[in-house]
Amino acid sequence: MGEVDVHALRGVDLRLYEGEFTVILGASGSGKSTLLNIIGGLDVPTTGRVFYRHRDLTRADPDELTEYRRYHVGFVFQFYNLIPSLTARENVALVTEIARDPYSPEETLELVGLGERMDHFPAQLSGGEQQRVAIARAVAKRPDVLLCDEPTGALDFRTGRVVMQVIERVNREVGTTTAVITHNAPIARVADRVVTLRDGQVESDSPNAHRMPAMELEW
Ligand SMILES: Nc1ncnc2c1ncn2[C@@H]1O[C@H](COP(=O)(O)OP(=O)(O)OP(=O)(O)O)[C@@H](O)[C@H]1O
Repeated sequence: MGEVDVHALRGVDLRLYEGEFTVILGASGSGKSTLLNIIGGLDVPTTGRVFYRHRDLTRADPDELTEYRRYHVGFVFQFYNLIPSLTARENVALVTEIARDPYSPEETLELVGLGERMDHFPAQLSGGEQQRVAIARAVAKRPDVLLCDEPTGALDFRTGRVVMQVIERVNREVGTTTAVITHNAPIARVADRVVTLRDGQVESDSPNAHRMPAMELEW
């Protein structure tokens, strides 16, 4: 920022393993969103390298990064980012129309438990339902990696738990490598592996001995 250097991340060394469910935990300002945006090819680090399989994303040109995001990464944000003038089905179809070998919008909306609400507009859906549409949209392209930035941040506990159940289901049934970032520590219990970030650095990185079913979560 002008004269001031802000180090959002410093010396992060991290792997996401295929099929694994990772929760990245950290306080506000610890660098979680920056890290997720770099993993997802939305941002490029000023130094360091990022690999997707054997591809060095830090050396990719903008077209290659677009290709990586379009075909390999699904994003879920805290505030859903649905298009208000389109129905749930049409919001998902926006992605399936440009994807290779996608699921149909109907299949993914069934997967997130919204088979009955496909023709509703976002304003006719609750926050949790809108987030499930956003998850359906992210998953419809069959991404290899699903990245979720505070997916329950705007939701009350019960609704947030349903959203976590849906993410858990996608990870288990579709086999998508999944990373959820949150400041909410109890959510980490559903992960295979928990990474904690503090001041832009990885403070700890360890597997969970027992992965708790999302339906048992409480916070
Ligand atoms: N574009 C930017 N310009 C300047 N500073 C930035 C920028 N993006 C992030 N930062 C700073 O980098 C640090 C990490 O920010 P980041 O958004 O990654 O944290 P976070 O853990 O996701 O926080 P939160 O949970 O509050 O969103 C913060 O100190 C933030 O102010």
